[in-house]
Amino acid sequence: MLRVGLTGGIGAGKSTVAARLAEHGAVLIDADRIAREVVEPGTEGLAELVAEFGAEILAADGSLDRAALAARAFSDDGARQRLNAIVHPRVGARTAELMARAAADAIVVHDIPLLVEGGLAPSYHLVLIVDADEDVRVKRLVESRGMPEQDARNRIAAQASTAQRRAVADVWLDNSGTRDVVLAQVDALWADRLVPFEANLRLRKPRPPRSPVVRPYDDTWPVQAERALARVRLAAGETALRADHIGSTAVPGLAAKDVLDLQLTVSTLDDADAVAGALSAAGFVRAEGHWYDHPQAGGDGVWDKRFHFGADPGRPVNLHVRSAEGPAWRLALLFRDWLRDNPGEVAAYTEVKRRLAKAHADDGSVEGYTEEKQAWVDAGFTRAEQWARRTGWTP
Ligand SMILES: CC(C)(COP(=O)(O)OP(=O)(O)OC[C@H]1O[C@@H](n2cnc3c(N)ncnc32)[C@H](O)[C@@H]1O)[C@@H](O)C(=O)NCCC(=O)NCCS
Ligand SMILES: Nc1ncnc2c1ncn2[C@@H]1O[C@H](COP(=O)(O)OP(=O)(O)OP(=O)(O)O)[C@@H](O)[C@H]1O
Repeated sequence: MLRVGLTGGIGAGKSTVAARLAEHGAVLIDADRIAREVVEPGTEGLAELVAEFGAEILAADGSLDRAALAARAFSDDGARQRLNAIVHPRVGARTAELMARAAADAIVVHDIPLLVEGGLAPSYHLVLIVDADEDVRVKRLVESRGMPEQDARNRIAAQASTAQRRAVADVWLDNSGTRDVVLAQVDALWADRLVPFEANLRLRKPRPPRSPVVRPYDDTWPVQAERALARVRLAAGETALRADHIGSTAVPGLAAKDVLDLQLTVSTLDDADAVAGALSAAGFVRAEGHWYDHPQAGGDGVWDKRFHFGADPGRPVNLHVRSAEGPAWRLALLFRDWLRDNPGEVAAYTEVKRRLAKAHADDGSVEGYTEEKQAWVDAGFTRAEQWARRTGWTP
């Protein structure tokens, strides 16, 4: 099952996007709808609200007077927190039930306004944010739903900021334009990313090798890596001693292939095997076979690791699961930190990569590129070790 978290500020267009995804076949779980169900007449949820806020939040027919409660909740932070404390656990329990019921090959879209506020991003395979300028959103809510402008603005003030949403967004859909524009983006997202992502995840399919196109440094790589690392940490739980962004994309200014390298540190490779299933289910598919870090690795196993591929076709990730006992674990961190501290080496390494990528793009070989690059890296390790001694570096 692929879990997609869909969020955005009030009036941004979540329901519009969700409806289109459902037309394509997604299973929708609508948090606002569940939040209504758990406070319907006769529910414990409604009784608790009345105990907390008084009978004045009830309409004449005994149902919740939503406008009355909204007036309290969106003008007073304390009241909103008490409301959330009553409603959110019930919504969470019902959501878990519905998720558990979805088919193994489902693409589940969870339409949830407070995804960012609840710190829930790492529990989804992909987070999709719909956004529109605040004034556009307010205008739409006032015109199409008759919501008083002040009510819309109070709710916006009670929600996450655009910057907080940006930090967790794997996909950002700008819905400031016409509906057709955003719907076309949703159609492409479904076909090009969500459908193959789900298949890769379910079939545990490794990503096919790609030709080594080296790109200029992208300053969004660290935040993209942080999102993936948050998922890795959540999936690995206490087995994770630490998880780091390593490799070329972790070095500011360094040209690199657009593949994020991550290192999950575990005590032993038995632990790596124990979390393989959880990592695979979280979107980092375990690669079968024997993986080791050194071309001349002997039979002693010290260079052995476990290897996982990110299943998201839109965000290539390599996850190296290593024991802190092995030498490669330390070298990965050393190499990164040495380069970060030595711009001259970054420039030299960039040059080597560009030259090799160009040479091997012509003959299409991935292996040749990797092998030749390794020669520069091996020589770099000697200089990095000298640097570590000089500076007192520790991992
Ligand atoms: C206060 C209530 C009764 C007002 O009902 P109303 O029919 O006017 O709004 P509705 O529930 O349709 O929500 C509309 C939008 O308001 C925003 N919103 C609702 N609750 C909250 C909240 N607690 N914090 C911030 N924004 C909220 C969301 O963007 C949501 O999509 C209702 O919103 C509620 O019970 N909220 C608490 C539950 C909740 O947090 N729901 C959000 C998803 S779990
Ligand atoms: N691109 C668009 N152009 C014009 N109107 C739009 C567009 N997208 C959505 N709308 C309208 O704006 C309003 C808000 O959109 P929608 O209900 O999809 O937002 P939402 O994020 O689900 O809102 P809520 O936070 O209240 O659940 C709706 O009336 C919708 O029909």
